[in-house]
Amino acid sequence: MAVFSRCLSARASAALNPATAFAYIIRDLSASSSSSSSTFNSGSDLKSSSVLVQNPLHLNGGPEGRNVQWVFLGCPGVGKGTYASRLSNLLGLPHIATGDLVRDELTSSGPLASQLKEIVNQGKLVSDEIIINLLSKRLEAGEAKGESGFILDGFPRTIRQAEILEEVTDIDLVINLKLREEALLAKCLGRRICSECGGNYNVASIDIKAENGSPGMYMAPLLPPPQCSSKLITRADDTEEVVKERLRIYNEMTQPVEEFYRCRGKLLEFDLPGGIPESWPKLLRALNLEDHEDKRSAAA
Ligand SMILES: Nc1ncnc2c1ncn2[C@@H]1O[C@H](COP(=O)(O)OP(=O)(O)O)[C@@H](O)[C@H]1O
Repeated sequence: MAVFSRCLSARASAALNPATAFAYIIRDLSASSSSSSSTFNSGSDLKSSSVLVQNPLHLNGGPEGRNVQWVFLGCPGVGKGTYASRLSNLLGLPHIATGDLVRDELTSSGPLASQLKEIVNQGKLVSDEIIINLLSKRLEAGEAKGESGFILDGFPRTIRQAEILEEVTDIDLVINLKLREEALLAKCLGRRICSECGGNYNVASIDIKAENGSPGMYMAPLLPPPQCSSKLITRADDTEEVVKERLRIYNEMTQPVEEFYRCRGKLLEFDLPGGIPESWPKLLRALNLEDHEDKRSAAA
């Protein structure tokens, strides 16, 4: 396929520089975008093999001295943004969320905005061509500022995106966040964003009772500080109907991506045990990381 042969030559010339390698393939994607849905691979052929990451310790640093390149996978509402942003602060790596890139584009007066608004507000995925273009520009801008390594959130979301990413660079680790289904819808509906500082909060108080052998789970609301509380907005795609559609699309299009990485030995499955206080230390342990700030504030 033209895209992939271009990827290979891009990779050879870009030598592990994802921004440059992505830039090479945008033109090919434009040419093939009309046929992109017909080339979608459901991933069902990947289901037979499964290599679990037994010990992710060796994945904490990137090879050849470069910074790590990690990906967060998980259903809408699971908390990818929350944990990716915490890890990004801890490790000093850029947190690149393709959903944020799309929302930035929506608020611009660019020609793409109205086209994207309709797609996003219906809970559908935007085309591979558009998303790779946005990601490529973001990586290029970061590279110009001296960024290296990243924590990607929201990409890849289809097998095709995963194949392209795999061709342009080496992903070290894919963290697959999982949360009980009952909590996902409530978390999306409770999500609030400060229109001024962009802070993410959640007004939902999730209290799932223990039942039929499965344990209960409590997730406290994540309330905004006083200066943000009068400026909260809700994402236009966080309505019940649209969240259900996003969950359906995740199961159909993105779940196969979990298998794509599992069979390459890159997937770390992480079941969130509850809210941030229970989940963050457990996630750090799974990644063999320590948060000295957390320790300092606990000791204070
Ligand atoms: N990799 C991607 N491929 C296609 N569309 C994307 C991608 N990332 C983000 N989007 C678009 O942006 C929207 C918001 O993304 P995001 O904030 O990651 O949502 P979610 O909360 O559903 O994980 C998606 O519903 C989709 O329309």
